[in-house]
Amino acid sequence: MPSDHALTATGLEKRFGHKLAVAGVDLAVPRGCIYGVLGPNGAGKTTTLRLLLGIIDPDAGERNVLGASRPREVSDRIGYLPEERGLYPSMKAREAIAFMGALRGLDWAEARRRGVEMLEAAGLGTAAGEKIRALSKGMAQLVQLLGSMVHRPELLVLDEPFSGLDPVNQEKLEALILAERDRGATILFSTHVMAHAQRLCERIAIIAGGKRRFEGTVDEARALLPMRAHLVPRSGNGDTRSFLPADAVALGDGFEFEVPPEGIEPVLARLIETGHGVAGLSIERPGLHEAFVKLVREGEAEA
Ligand SMILES: Nc1ncnc2c1ncn2[C@@H]1O[C@H](COP(=O)(O)OP(=O)(O)OP(=O)(O)O)[C@@H](O)[C@H]1O
Repeated sequence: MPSDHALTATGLEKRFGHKLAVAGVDLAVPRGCIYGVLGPNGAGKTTTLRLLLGIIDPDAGERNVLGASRPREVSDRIGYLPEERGLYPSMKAREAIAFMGALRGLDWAEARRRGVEMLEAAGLGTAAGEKIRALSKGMAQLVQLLGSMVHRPELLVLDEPFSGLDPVNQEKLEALILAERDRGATILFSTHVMAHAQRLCERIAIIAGGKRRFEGTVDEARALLPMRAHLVPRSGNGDTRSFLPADAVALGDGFEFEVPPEGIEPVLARLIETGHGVAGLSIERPGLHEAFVKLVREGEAEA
């Protein structure tokens, strides 16, 4: 495995009965990168992560994680937040974190000290002595997340880490992920919420129907779609639309449409020549959300 990758996978396949959950996925996650595995419900994200971690074995394909072809051999160097959350309800938050650290080989006293420190740094200091059963679901999820980081893993794998968190805690989680990356860790997380991926990920893979539909940067995904223009004519007499591209739709006090392949200039020239004028114009690249929807729909149509 090239040493600049924390993780590679080629041709991963997993079948459950008649269902081909993962149908030949390739991944290459550079070291020190925040990498998003994106996909709709049932796409195969969780199964892919579980294959990469060695929780389940593939029917076909190869994995290499932190230099090991058997991921379980390096599990002490990995942190994992599974999709099914769960901590012992009668443990106090700081003990729950320490316990997760101890499971990964960390000395108990050190794990407990780090647990308290991490809770305080995350603004959850008051929860340190609370039992898990007394915490809200979101708070318990953050405690579990801190537990997955307490042994300072080289690779952090987070399955839908944002689900179930309110916007304030989602921001906290984004900050924690960035801090882990700055520490030097590689972070691989799954999500179907594009906003987090757009803000955090240096690279993404979009999976749908068990297949990888895209791999690259967020900007490369967004560039799959044409720019969109929002144009406000100066004089709004009724026939403005006939001088605009055919897909133009009325929006607010103007129109929205895809910037045509020949550019926006001929549209502006037509409006000026015909006396409609231009009072406002903004041109934007569609977001990751739109690129995701396009790729997933194409995948569905192909299937
Ligand atoms: N243990 C299992 N037994 C049978 N089928 C399974 C099992 N695990 C997953 N599947 C099926 O494999 C497909 C992929 O599931 P997976 O959980 O990997 O998707 P996902 O992308 O994580 O979905 P979600 O976003 O809804 O969590 C689904 O059709 C699911 O029903």
